[in-house]
Amino acid sequence: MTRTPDLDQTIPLLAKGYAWLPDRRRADGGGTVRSRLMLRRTLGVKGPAGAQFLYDEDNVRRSGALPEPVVSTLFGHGAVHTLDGEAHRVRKGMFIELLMGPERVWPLVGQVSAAWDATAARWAGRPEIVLMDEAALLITRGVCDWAAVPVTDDELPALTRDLTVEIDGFATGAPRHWRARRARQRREAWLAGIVEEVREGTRTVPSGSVVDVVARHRDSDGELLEPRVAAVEVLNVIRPTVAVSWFVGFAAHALHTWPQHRERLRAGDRAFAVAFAHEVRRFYPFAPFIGGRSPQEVEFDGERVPAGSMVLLDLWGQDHDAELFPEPFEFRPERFLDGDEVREIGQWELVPQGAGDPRTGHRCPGEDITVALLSALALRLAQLDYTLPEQDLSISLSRIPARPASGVVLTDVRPG
Ligand code: HEM
Repeated sequence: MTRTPDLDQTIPLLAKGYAWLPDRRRADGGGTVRSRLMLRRTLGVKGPAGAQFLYDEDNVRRSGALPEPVVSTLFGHGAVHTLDGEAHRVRKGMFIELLMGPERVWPLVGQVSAAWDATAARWAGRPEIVLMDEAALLITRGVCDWAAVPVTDDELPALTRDLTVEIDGFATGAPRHWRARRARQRREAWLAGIVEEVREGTRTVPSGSVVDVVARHRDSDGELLEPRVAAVEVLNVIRPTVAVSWFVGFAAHALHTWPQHRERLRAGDRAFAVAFAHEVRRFYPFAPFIGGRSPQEVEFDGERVPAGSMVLLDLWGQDHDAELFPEPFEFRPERFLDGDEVREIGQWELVPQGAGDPRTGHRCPGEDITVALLSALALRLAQLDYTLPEQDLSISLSRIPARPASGVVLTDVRPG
């Protein structure tokens, strides 16, 4: 492969965002990328072979690998994202119990759909709404009710703001990063107090709810989680659920740009709604890449990877790989259909939320929830009548996380 000079790429990454790794790949001849980030040797991989390499703990570990600014805003110190081996397996088991399976997913979809219906009934009386803000509010309402996180209607806007700020501020040095750190500290302290009350018996929550299960979970050492770490993990359920509001904004952008898809959603075609949700997750930029550090010298694609190197899997690049997704820059939900059914998707193929098996590796355990919520809300969105007034709907690839600039303003909103 051709080599571009080995200068540190942290600033170009922050400037180019999602385009950084694909650009480096083009410059290096199209395959594996060798680079340097935060002064550390870095290998950028993609494709099923790259993903399988990264998810093998002999090659890549997470502990101590994630940058401090990301941990202090997005994930939290002590989070499941930062664990390896047995400690990860046991903690991950808690998330699998809480998040996977229809008996967990459907009650949450029911709560959020009810919150959408109650909120949408009020949109008709307003001159305009910002869809992403409204979606964040109503998802926060639904997920907190489902998770047994106590929040009154008066407290809801401030909590929603803190959760969206945590999502928005992890990959920038701008003021939104410092707001994200403060929001995390505030919400960890609040939730740690709730966990302590549950343990002391001064607060009761439904058995089996998120707060209950996290408060009582024992880690691989047999110990309860530190209250602050328990708070981190409750946040690791409610915050990414609220992040689905980004995908709701992208879904509205897609319906505006390719209005031919509205009809099947309007008609309530559920298989198409799931395919549409997959295509929104594939097409639009959200999580740019994931990564970890090699614990020993290893080799990938003929490249020597010295111990301590960073290895990144280019999620955005893989989801736009023409070998996996022909004509990748066309928005085509049908690529996920086989006749009238949703087709099987390979474990290493579509990777907006990671790859492999969520039970054994770090793949997102909230993917079923994301697809179920997004498809339910896309159906509801398509069934609304509204106008998109003149606004800036551009999505800058240099901003991580990306979003339609206006947040998607709707006017004349009426139930369809
Ligand atoms: C907005 C949609 C979402 C996106 C784009 C997303 C993306 C991701 C990505 C890229 C990872 C890292 C995978 C890896 O490192 O291998 C991840 C992990 C994780 N996600 Fe999600 N996620 C979303 C929704 C959710 C939801 C709804 C939940 C919970 C209700 C959730 C909970 C988690 C947890 C707990 C992890 C850590 C897993 C581990 O380290 O083992 N996510 N997610």
